[in-house]
Amino acid sequence: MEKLNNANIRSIVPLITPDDLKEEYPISEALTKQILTHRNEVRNILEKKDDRMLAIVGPCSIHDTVAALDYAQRLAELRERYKDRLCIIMRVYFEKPRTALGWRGLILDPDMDDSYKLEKGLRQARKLLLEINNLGLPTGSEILDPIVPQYISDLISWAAIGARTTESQTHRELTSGLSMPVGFKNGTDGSMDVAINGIHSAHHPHSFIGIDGKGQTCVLSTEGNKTGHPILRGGKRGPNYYEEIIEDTEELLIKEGLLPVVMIDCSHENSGKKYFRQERVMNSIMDQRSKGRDSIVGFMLESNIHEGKQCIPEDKSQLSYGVSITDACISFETTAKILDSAYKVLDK
Ligand SMILES: O=C[C@H](O)[C@H](O)COP(=O)(O)O
Ligand SMILES: C=C(OP(=O)(O)O)C(=O)O
Repeated sequence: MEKLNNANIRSIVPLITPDDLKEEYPISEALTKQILTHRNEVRNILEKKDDRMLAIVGPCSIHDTVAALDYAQRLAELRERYKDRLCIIMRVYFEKPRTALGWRGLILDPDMDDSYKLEKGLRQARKLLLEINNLGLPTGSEILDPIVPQYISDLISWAAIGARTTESQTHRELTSGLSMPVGFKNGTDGSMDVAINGIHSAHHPHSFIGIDGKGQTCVLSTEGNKTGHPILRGGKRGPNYYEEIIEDTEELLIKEGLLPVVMIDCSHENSGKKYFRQERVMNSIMDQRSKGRDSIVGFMLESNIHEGKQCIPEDKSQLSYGVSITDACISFETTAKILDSAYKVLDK
C-alpha cells in the first residue's frame, strides 16, 4: 500500500547525543575560560572598545583534519605575532550551504562519498575544534544546521549566518540563542536589508523547537543575541567593498539604530570567486582603514596551505594535501604576506 507517512524517508538512524559527544571530547576549565576571553575580545572589537581588526582566516571548508591542524599551527604563530593589531580567528567551516547540490561538509559527509557518516563527522569536528583551541587559536564557523550547535558551539568564538540563510527565520531565531558574536552575510543577490533584518530579529528573544544535551526535543526560549553585525560578501550586482558602499552601509546602520561596523568578506562575490583577487580586496580595505574608515572592523579570507581548488576524486588517496575541495583559496604564503601588510598599515 502507498505510505501515508515518511513516504520519502529512506531511513531514520539515532545519533549520539550532544552530552555523550561532549563526554567523549570534554572541554577543560582552562579552555572554557580561554573561549570566554576570545568571545569578549571579538565583542569588544565589534563594539569599538578595542581598535584591533578581526581577521577570520582559513579554508573554505575542512575536509582533512590533519591538514587543518597543520594549517592551524601555522596560523597560531601569526596570531601571536600580530596580536596587538589583529585578532586572528581560524575559519573552521564544517557545513557547506550549496547553491544547488554538492558536498555538504565534514560533519554531514566526512568520507566525501555520499555515505553521510554524521556521527564520525561530529566526532572529527569536535576533536579538531578542541585541538585548534588548544593552540590558543580561536575558531569561527558558519552555523547552518540548527541542531549541530548543541554538539560543537561551546568551542566556537565567532559565527556567521551565510548568504543563503540570512533571510531564514530558523537561523535568525537560532542566532538569538547563540552564545558567541554572530555576523550576518548580505544576501546572494547583494541585498543588505536581509542582513539588517536578521540582526534586528536575532537581537530579540524567541522561542523555537530544538533539542537539549540529552537529545530530547524541547522548546528553547532565548534571550536575544546583541552582537549581530553585517558581513559584506558582494552579490549578483558585483562587489560591495568599495568606499561609497561602505559609506552607505554606515548610514543605513545608524538609521537602523545599529552600530556602524562591518566585516568584509574578501572572497565570494567580492572577488568574483577568483581567489587571487582577495588580495586586491584586502588592499582596498586597508587603504580605507588607513584613511580613517574604522567602521571596517574585520575581514575574512579563504585561505589554505596551498592555493586553488581540486575536485573530489573517486579514490580519496589522490586528494592533493592542503588544497580546497570547495571554493578556491589563496595559499598560506600569500595569507602570511597579506596579514603582514595589514599589520603594517594598522601599526602606523
Ligand atoms: O563558500 C562556499 C561556497 O561558495 C558555497 O558553499 C556555495 O557553493 P556552491 O555555489 O558551489 O554550491
Ligand atoms: C558559504 C559561504 O559564504 P556565503 O554565505 O557568503 O556564500 C562561506 O563563507 O563559506
